[in-house]
Amino acid sequence: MLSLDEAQARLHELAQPLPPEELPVELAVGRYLAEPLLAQRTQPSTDLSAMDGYALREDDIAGPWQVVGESAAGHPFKGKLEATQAVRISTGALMPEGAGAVLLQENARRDGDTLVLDNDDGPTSRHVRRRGFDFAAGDQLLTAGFRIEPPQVALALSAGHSGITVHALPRLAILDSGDELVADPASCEPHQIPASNGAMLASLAIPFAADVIRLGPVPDTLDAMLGALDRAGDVDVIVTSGGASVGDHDLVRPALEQWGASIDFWKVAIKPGKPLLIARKGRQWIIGLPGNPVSSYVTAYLFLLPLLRRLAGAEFPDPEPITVCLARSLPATGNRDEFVRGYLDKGLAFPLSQQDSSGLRALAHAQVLIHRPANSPAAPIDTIASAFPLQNGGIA
Ligand SMILES: Nc1nc2c(c(=O)[nH]1)N[C@H]1C(S)=C(S)[C@@H](COP(=O)(O)OP(=O)(O)OC[C@H]3O[C@@H](n4cnc5c(N)ncnc54)[C@H](O)[C@@H]3O)O[C@H]1N2
Ligand code: MOO
Repeated sequence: MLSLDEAQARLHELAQPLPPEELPVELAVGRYLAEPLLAQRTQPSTDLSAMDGYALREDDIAGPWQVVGESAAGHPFKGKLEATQAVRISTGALMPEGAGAVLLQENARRDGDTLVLDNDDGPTSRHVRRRGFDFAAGDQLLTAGFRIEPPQVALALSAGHSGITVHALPRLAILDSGDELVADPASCEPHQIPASNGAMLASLAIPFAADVIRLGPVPDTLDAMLGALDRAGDVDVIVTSGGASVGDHDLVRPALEQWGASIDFWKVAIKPGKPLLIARKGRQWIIGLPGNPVSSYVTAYLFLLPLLRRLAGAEFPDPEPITVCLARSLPATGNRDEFVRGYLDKGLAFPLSQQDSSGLRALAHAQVLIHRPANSPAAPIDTIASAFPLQNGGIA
């Protein structure tokens, strides 16, 4: 059995980002940069006022002054500012040549074109945004592998880019298997259960995938499994859920072998989720997740999402842990790393009492997976622990 670290490292070593493509900046949200983002312009390109008021010379801050014109956003003042002169200025407008300080309009009194100080809060250069304070042409603004979110869209546009080069997103097929699974949750016999993993996994993965095909639920026969694998077509990643363990009807591994895939590894020392399986066929990846719904979710969070992000070119594909303080004690762990479902309240992490790997009600109330390394002693209240936030697939 591989350790969690070994298994994740192996996955990242084997998986390479998909090819790059250029997209309009606004369509690149959720993608990862294929090359560093360099500034093609300087921002601001010249000194600007940060406030509405009057632009003055930096060496002439006592007043009174004579207002000789205006600099509005998009309409700069043409002349040069001399001593005892002021220019009416608005937020974001260019500082006139010679000006170095701004007097806020609420601290000034104006009588015709004569301007005087109204209180002790005089003109200051603090209200000036200096040329290039944000970035200068040629600066590296973002590294390759950085995720594009709304702030990065604004940054790229401000830096002079209408398009950026990002990696393609992986295409995904989800195959859930089991004779007990029923597609219609309203019509289950006692020996049946609603198929819930496929939809859960699809909604977990969609922010990190180009599209998601659903191939289940599929019955527990080799033929049905082989047929479903064929129907996946040329997607980048096939996810199976269920049938990953050692029972007589656990067919994922034999089906994959018969289909021509080679198994990279099977079984990772984590709880829940031990029977995780990773395989490849050509450039296609197959991740076999355990069928227990919580195990499926946890292994998708720890392996499927990082694989999708790695294929999409992420610099840091793994979820980012936070530090929490335990509000309840936890028992010692065995020979597997444990991922305890918990919720957060006022900076404390509360492990949920129900930790069965099929307990969906507890999972639905969980906000974090509290990480308990293998062979840890019992953790009393107030122990500091590492935890993985479940929101946003674990990326900040
Ligand atoms: N003798 C052993 N038995 C088991 C072991 C073991 O090491 N030795 N491992 C256990 C662990 S750990 C897990 S996790 C499960 C995983 O089993 P499978 O991946 O083979 O999953 P199934 O047996 O097919 O199903 C388990 C459970 O999950 C339900 N399920 C399956 N698919 C779905 C779905 N799409 N939606 C909702 N629920 C689903 C299924 O009905 C079962 O109740 O094996 C242990 N056994
Ligand atoms: O690992 Mo299984 O996922 O313990 O129930």
